[in-house]
Amino acid sequence: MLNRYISFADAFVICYSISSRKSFERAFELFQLVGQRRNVSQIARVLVGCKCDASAFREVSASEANSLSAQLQCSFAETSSLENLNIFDVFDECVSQLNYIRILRRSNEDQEEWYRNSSKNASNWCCFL
Ligand SMILES: Nc1nc2c(ncn2[C@@H]2O[C@H](COP(=O)(O)OP(=O)(O)OP(=O)(O)O)[C@@H](O)[C@H]2O)c(=O)[nH]1
Repeated sequence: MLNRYISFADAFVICYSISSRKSFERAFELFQLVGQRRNVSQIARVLVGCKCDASAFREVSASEANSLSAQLQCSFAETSSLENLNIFDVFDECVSQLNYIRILRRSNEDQEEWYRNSSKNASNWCCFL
């Protein structure tokens, strides 16, 4: 099932608990799996540290997770569903990334079409030597 999701999903929100280093390490492994199988410039990716209200049990600092997200070149946020913190922002971020990817893809397709058409009409072009 995991392999299927990795192959077909457009967006990946990979979560760990800030109170569990093991879950943080697992999140890193999942990002690596995704990176091995997908072109990361064509998918949305967000690393999410959950339960950030539980600071007394923190095992993963925000700065460590931020550094990892820089290394993975993905977005990062800490959230708390208990305190309703940053939950919507994570989904907003995903949608923004997907829109950006779609715009970039369209612009590449337009450019390719322009080149195709211009090579068809190549005889209309002048060449200055
Ligand atoms: N402090 C805190 N606890 C949370 C938060 N979100 C979930 N929990 C607690 O974490 C535990 C698991 O929460 P679930 O919502 O069941 O999360 P899940 O990923 O579905 O977990 P599983 O059912 O174990 O797979 C519960 O005891 C929740 O009360 C949060 O933002 N802050």
